[in-house]
Amino acid sequence: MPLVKFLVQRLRVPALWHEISRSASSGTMVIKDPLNFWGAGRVKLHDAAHTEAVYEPATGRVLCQLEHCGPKEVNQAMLHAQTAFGVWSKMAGMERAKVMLEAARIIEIRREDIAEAEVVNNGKSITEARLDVDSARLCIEYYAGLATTLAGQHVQLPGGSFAYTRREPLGVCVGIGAWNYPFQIAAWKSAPALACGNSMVFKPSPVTPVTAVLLAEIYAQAGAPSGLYNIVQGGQETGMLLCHHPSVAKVSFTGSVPTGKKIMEMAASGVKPVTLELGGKSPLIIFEDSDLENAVKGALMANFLSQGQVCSNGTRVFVQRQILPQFLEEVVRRTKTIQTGDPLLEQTRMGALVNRPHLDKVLGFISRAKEEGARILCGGEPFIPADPKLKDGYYMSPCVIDNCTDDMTCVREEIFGPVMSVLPFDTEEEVLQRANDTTMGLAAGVFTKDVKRAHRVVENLQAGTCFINNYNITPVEVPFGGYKASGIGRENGQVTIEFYSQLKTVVVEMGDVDSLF
Ligand SMILES: NC(=O)c1ccc[n+]([C@@H]2O[C@H](COP(=O)([O-])OP(=O)(O)OC[C@H]3O[C@@H](n4cnc5c(N)ncnc54)[C@H](O)[C@@H]3O)[C@@H](O)[C@H]2O)c1
Repeated sequence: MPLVKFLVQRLRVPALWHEISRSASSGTMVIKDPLNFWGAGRVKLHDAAHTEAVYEPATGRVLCQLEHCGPKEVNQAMLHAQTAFGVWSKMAGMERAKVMLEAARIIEIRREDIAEAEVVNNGKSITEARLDVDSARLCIEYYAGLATTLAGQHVQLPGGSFAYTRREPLGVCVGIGAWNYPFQIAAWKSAPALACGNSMVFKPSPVTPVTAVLLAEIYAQAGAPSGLYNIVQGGQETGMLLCHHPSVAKVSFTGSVPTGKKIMEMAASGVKPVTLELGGKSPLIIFEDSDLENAVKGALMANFLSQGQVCSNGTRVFVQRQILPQFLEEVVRRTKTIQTGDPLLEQTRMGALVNRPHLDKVLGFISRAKEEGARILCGGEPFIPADPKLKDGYYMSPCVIDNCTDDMTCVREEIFGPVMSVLPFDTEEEVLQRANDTTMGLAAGVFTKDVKRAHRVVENLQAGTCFINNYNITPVEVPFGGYKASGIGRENGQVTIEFYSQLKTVVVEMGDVDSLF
């Protein structure tokens, strides 16, 4: 964007960032203002049910104290959302689109501020955080476009009678997010929900509560009715209150499989639909005829984005035996060059894991892999950057493991860290059987120059998203979601409109009632 235009736009948008004082350096951001938001603004709780420390992964310091919402606060947020639903659902698609496009415009202007806040709370590199903010903006722009296209069908019936269908919103939707893509998840859930005319109460992960409230402020500033998009903070208890609330029309959840099952049970008791975006243990299959350079780059993209904390990661890398030595040599060489450290520095490619317990859990998987006979080719150690202010951060070196077998814990369980397990294979038939031998089915990838084989393989892979000759590309125009235990429903793409709306059939009689009585 040309600088002049950028400055003009900046001037037209009042500051949102009063709560943050920062200087784009880890260890300096201060967060003082409340992180809950309902109605028209942030809400300070006077008698919070529970407070919890939020950490900066890069330094290990306490960033702020999170106030958890209890029944009273959840009720208040729901009431605001219900009021907003009455207004928003009656607006035309063009009117809703106008607000959403304005929100996207503000996000574009605030890209750097949002990305920095995300880095400070989540630990991922600033380069990736900027792309997450872009994805959030693009998603809102995309669904703003679709908001104008929602329409029903006209069906001619005998005798001049007819029926038509109306695509209507569901009501107040609840969104519950994970900690790995906090701002992006908030946008991926709210954009289709709002485009369809719903309002939303969103609960971020208590580990990363900082940026969703920025999205709430942006929607409000863009002209959304008061209460359209609300943030309630908290953990499991707050999440359960939301799922059980009688006014909720739908629950859209991103998180782990065990929590997803509980969400589905809670929603089932109220006969409420769910979208579940859950975990994965995805396969990446590299055939001997692959372009090796691209296959190695693909394997790195499949494993090391966001410190490996990505649901769709291709963590089981199956390599055809003929090219295994060359593949391992190159993948290890490149992994060793990944710049790990302060996530706010431009050159950093791997920041800090999200918190200390999670880092310990990931390192535990590596110890277990060694015990079970796998070989660590590089990384897998705690990492302490040279900068003294980062010494208590949650860093580790990215890890490549070989000598893996299908029954090892590192191959069967979602590690959710920068750990690539490499497995040799011989034939297409064999690798397909092994790739599908998991209860999960979020994503999968194949590298080959044989176009027929590529399509034959993806046809037989049990996964919601398959990549051919690349990995972890998530354009907002295409659906994303899981097969098997990896989830229900989709995010992104046109189809998601169906998950945030319902169809009403209207039958119109043009003649007399032909009564049987
Ligand atoms: N498929 C996807 O699109 C996708 C995207 C990102 C992350 N994930 C998955 O998320 C997981 C990591 O995230 P996490 O550790 O935050 O997951 P988690 O399941 O522990 O928590 C997710 C959210 O659910 C809330 N929660 C926990 N228990 C709850 C309950 N009983 N009722 C209601 N809410 C409850 C948490 O507070 C949090 O906001 C990984 O398994 C990852 O694969 C999936």
